[in-house]
Amino acid sequence: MKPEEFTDIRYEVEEDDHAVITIDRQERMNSFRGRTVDELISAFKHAWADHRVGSVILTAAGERAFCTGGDVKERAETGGYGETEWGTFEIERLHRIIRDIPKPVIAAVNGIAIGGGHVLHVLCDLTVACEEATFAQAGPRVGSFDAGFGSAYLARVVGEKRARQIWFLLDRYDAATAERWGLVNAVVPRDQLLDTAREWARRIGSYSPTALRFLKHSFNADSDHLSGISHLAFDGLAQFAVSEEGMEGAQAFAEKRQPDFRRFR
Ligand SMILES: CC(C)(COP(=O)(O)OP(=O)(O)OC[C@H]1O[C@@H](n2cnc3c(N)ncnc32)[C@H](O)[C@@H]1OP(=O)(O)O)[C@@H](O)C(=O)NCCC(=O)NCCSC(=O)CCC(=O)c1ccccc1C(=O)O
Repeated sequence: MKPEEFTDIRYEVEEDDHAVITIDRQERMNSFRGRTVDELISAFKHAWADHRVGSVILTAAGERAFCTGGDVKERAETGGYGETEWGTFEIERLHRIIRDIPKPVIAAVNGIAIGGGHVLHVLCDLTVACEEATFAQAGPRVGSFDAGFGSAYLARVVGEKRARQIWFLLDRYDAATAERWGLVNAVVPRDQLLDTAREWARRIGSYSPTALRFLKHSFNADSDHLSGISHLAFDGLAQFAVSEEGMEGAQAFAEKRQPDFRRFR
């Protein structure tokens, strides 16, 4: 897919130096549908192949949300995430390409990062957040889970107890807490968010790309076995998401009511 064809995201190469990918579905709080995921994968492929690009900034439009994960309304209506290029929902491939692209990926978190949107920033190499950003998982409330990188790798980042706290209590954490926990690298005023990400990108752009490539793959190697767990988890999630229990979560969200999961105990 060409960047000119993108409808859910924007893709720009700035200063012949770094790519900026902006999720722009503000009417659905920057949640992703199948097409959004296809476009994100395509954007990362463009950034990978473009020799001008030394690093990638992943951010989102507006001030409310970075990404609120899967489009729960779409899922409540259709049981899925809408049409895709190949007929498959490629979220796992998106996770892989963020890890595999041999260039550092910087998340610039401009609002809430929740559910699958939180997982996206966790997978990025670096995260800068604005002071108003908040962080949370939501799966068990809406009939979903990420039993691969979204939980096991998260535990590497913040530690076992905190990762379990994030997934079992489903609280929202402010940016200061996220920084204290090592979930983000820096917190800055909103008007400095993109400039900080750009400044990091420029510095990265002045370093040896080969050294960076080897370092990124070296960091990844230690946790890459989680790919196998991710495959299993996404196989399970695809079935769970359309089950009665999974759909109860999505429908309750769309109907603005509390889900009733007690009958599934
Ligand atoms: C983000 C909130 C905490 C914001 O709360 P608040 O500020 O009170 O605003 P709201 O009034 O709730 O929301 C405003 C407006 O936006 C709509 N909206 C918000 N989030 C979404 C969303 N994710 N999808 C669609 N629409 C959304 C909301 O309905 C409102 O619309 P109105 O028309 O104005 O009423 C809060 O909104 C919130 O908690 N949102 C849901 C977050 C969430 O649960 N995300 C999904 C988590 S699960 C996931 O992301 C995994 C998906 C996945 O990767 C997957 C992979 C493979 C197979 C299956 C799956 C899977 O199905 O899970």
